Amino acid sequence: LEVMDDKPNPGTLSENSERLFSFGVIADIQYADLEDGYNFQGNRRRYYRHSLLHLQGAIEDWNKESSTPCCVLQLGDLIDGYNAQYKASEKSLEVVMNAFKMLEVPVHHIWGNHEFYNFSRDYLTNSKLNTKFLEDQIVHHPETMPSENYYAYHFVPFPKFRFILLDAYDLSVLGIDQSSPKYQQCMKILREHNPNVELNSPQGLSEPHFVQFNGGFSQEQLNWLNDVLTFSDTHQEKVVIVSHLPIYPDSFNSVCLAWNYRDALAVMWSHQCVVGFFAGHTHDGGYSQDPFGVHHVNLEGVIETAPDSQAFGTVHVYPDKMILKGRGRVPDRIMNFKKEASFHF
Ligand SMILES: Nc1ncnc2c1ncn2[C@@H]1O[C@H](COP(=O)(O)OP(=O)(O)O)[C@@H](O)[C@H]1O
Repeated sequence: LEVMDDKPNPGTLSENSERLFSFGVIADIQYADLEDGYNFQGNRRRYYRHSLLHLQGAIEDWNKESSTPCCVLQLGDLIDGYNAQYKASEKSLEVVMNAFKMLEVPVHHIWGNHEFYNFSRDYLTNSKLNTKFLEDQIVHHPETMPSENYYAYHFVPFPKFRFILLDAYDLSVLGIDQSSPKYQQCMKILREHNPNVELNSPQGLSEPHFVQFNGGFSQEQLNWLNDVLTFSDTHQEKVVIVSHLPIYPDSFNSVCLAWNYRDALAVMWSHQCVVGFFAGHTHDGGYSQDPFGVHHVNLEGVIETAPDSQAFGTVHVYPDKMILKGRGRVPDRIMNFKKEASFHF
C-alpha cells in the first residue's frame, strides 16, 4: 500500500536475519452499523461502519506478511457502545468476529469500556471475547495462575518472551450488577475522587482520570501480576504487558489513565523483566519511554481513522529491541531494550 512506501523501512536485511518473532496490534475498532459521528468533544470524526473495513484490511495484511505474526493483540473496544442503544450488540459482535475468522493466527481479546456498555462481565466471560483458553500455565507455580475474579492471563509465544494481559476494568462500575458489593466498593472509589453529577466528566478534577469510562486493577490482580513478574525475573524472561487503559502519564492525555495507574507502575517498576506496555483507549495514540526503560505505546484507534488511512501495526521482536511497523497513522518506532534486558546468545 502506498501509505507504507513513503516511510523508512526499518526491516533491513541484517535485522531480518536475527528477528525472533512478530505480533500484530490493533485498538479501538468500535464497529457499529451507523453513519459517521463524532467523539464527545466533537473534534474527532468516528467512522463506525468503515472500522470493519479497516479491520478486514489489517487482517489481509497480517495474513500476507512474510514473517507471519505469532498472534494479534486486540486492545479493546471492539464494538461501539451505540450498539446497545440499537439492540445490535450481539449482531455487531458476530459481524466483527466473522471478520476475525479470516485471520490465520490466534487473536487475544482485551476488554475495554465499550465491551461493558454492550455486555455484562458474565456475558463476556462466556463469549468469544474471552480468549483465556490461549493462556500458558506454569507448572509447579500456582501463584502465577490468575483468579476468576478478573480477566487476565499470560502466554509465551516465543521462548523467554511472555505477554501479560491485564484487566483494567477489574475495578469499575461498568458491566457489573449494581447490587453487588464490588459495585458499591468501586462506586465509592469513583465518587471519592469525582464529585461531578456526570461521572464521565473530568471537569474540575485534580485527578481527571477518575471518570466512569476508566477503571482500575484490584489488589488481587496486582499481587498476581507481581507473582508472574517475579517468575519472569527469575527466569530471565522479557515481558510485554497489554491493557485497554494506559498506566504511564507521559504518553498521552491523562484523562485516559487507569484509576490506580501508580499502583500498577509500582509493581511493574519493582521488576526488571518488563520491556513494553501496549494500550488502546486514547484513539490519538502516543508513546513514551519511562525512566525504567519500559516503552509505553498507546495505539491510534481504528474508529477515528479516515477511510483513506489505516491504524494497526506489526511489532517485530529482535534480541535487543522491538520494532513497531505502523500502518497508516500508526508511526514506526524502534524500541531498544534496556542494556541488562537484552537477550544473550
Ligand atoms: N467531558 C465529558 N463529560 C461528560 N461525559 C463525557 C465526557 N467525556 C466523555 N463523556 C462520555 O463518556 C463516554 C465515553 O466517551 P467517549 O468519548 O465516547 O469515549 P470512548 O473513547 O471510550 O468512546 C460517552 O458516553 C461520553 O458521552
